[in-house]
Amino acid sequence: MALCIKGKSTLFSLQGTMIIQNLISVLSEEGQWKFPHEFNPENFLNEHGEFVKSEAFMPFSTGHRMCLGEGLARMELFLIMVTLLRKFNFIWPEDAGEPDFTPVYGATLTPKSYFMKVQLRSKQ
Ligand code: HEM
Repeated sequence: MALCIKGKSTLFSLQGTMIIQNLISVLSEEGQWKFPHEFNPENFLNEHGEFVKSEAFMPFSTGHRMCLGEGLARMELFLIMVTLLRKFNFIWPEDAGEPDFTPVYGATLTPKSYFMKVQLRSKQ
């Protein structure tokens, strides 16, 4: 509910009201991203091609109720990704055409299903 007194508005909620923030909206916020409506890794790179952490990227939310498992989740994701990339080559099949980045809506946004060639890397 919003209360508006002499042009100043204040938001308030009734006690016990469940509030769920829309974390997806910030991911397509114009002014925050180079390509706000595209899956494009360049959204995370500066003009020198270096990684820049954007304040608008908050998959673990923010504030008092933000994810308690962020540190663990980041560590697990890092270990899983690094292990897979060290052991395998991931190859986009030549006959697969351009990747389709149209998101599939669900509990999370996911890419469409696709096939990929996975090759064991030779041991050095
Ligand atoms: C990629 C993995 C994960 C993502 C993207 C994620 C994301 C989130 C988000 C968006 C919230 C809601 C925060 C809010 O209400 O503002 C949340 C809450 C929470 N997450 Fe995660 N999470 C992940 C993994 C984990 C893991 C591994 C754990 C524990 C081992 C965990 C424990 C929790 C807990 C306990 C809360 C509730 C915090 C509260 O309400 O005070 N999460 N998470």
